[in-house]
Amino acid sequence: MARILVVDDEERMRHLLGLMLKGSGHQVSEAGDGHAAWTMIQEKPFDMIISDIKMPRLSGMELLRRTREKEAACPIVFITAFATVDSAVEAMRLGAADYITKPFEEERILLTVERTLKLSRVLAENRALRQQLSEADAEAPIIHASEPMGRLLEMAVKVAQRASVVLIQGESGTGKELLARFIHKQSPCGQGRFVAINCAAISPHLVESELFGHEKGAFTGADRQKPGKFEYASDGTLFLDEIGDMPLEAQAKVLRTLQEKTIQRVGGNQEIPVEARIICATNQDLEVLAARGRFRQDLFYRINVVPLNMPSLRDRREDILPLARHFLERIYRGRPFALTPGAAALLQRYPWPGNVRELANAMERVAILSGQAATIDQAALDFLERRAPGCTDPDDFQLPAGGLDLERFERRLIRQALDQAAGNQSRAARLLGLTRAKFRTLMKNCRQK
Ligand SMILES: Nc1ncnc2c1ncn2[C@@H]1O[C@H](COP(=O)(O)OP(=O)(O)OP(=O)(O)O)[C@@H](O)[C@H]1O
Repeated sequence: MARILVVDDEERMRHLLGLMLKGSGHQVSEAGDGHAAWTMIQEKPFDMIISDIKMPRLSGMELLRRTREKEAACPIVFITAFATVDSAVEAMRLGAADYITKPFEEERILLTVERTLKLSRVLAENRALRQQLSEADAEAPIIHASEPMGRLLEMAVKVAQRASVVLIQGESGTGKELLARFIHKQSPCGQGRFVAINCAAISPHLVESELFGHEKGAFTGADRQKPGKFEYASDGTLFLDEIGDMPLEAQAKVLRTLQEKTIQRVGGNQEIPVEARIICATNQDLEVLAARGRFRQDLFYRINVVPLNMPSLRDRREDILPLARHFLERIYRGRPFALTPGAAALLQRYPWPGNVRELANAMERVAILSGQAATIDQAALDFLERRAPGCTDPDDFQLPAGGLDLERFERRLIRQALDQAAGNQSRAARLLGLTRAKFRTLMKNCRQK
């Protein structure tokens, strides 16, 4: 028996799904839109959510985004009409567990529900295990074989010895926190605490009290004095993750702390000295945020003294197989396993929009679904093929506010198409939806530029 939340603005559909699920012993709750669902999720835990995508007030996609930010997020399966299957594929890329197309059969729904619940249970067990392992093994290795990562780690070692403030920039899931821990361990304060705070995950009015602590009675609910993360990390490193999401008022106080090396607790007026080394991380362009007035320019200059750029996984493809093997070794724990050449080729050509985190999750999923058969072939990874088309839907593409370099994109697409087609120009042309003649002209133009 599982607790399932059905979210759909069509009452008839909710009812129908409710009946099917109750019939197989599940406990079902219903919500008429994403907003109502989000409120219910805050109040009580669910084992899974089955949701429509298009709904008033809060869409299924936004619901997915919000639940993914929660710790131990519960899986979401989307229901979609055949005509909008593209958005469901995109949803899977963003972390949805599965999707079902309408009209649906009871058997298909129940099968999807059982499979999702099973996968989610095993993932939860693995998460718990991994948590224990990572606590025991604080010095997790940074697996790499590529030149950009080699260079980055060399720089990180140097930075660890000297800089008191470091900025790590890179897409989500590239390993920024892992790098921050590495810098901490390599630094003179490596024996001290490593204290992490995710600025995007705490509510804006609690950020300051989390960072700087508070005195008793500073605000309603502050029933005792509490030191903040800056104080707590005083003998070690404070890791400010997603610093781009920090509210502006808190940014002003962080800047002051970096300059003065002291803090004041919320509601207090005593200056308390803090020595923590600060490592900031962001997956946003802080310069763009600063230009839009959402990030303080002076804080940006203060933390951007030693910027380290974490490359995305698709820009260091030599790392993909060593990482995949590393994650599989951790899962199989001494038992033999094999990746077929087809599977290895698919791993190397997939774009990994979720970077190393997506690769780790994919390996976990494939190992679970492969069961005792420890030979992982291309078919076992077909869920990646299902995700990939979502990344290439031109209707989903948004021109970044700062614009882009179209000619560089062209060159990159041509190179990738040729790589994927092993140099065969006709196949490369087909991959880009072009005739061979057009492809050759484009290639020539690019070479001349
Ligand atoms: N080079 C690597 N070797 C081994 N594991 C890695 C490597 N890079 C990342 N990982 C693992 O991938 C996962 C994601 O990494 P991490 O949390 O450091 O990414 P992040 O860039 O900080 O993500 P976010 O921006 O979402 O906070 C973690 O489990 C981490 O241990």
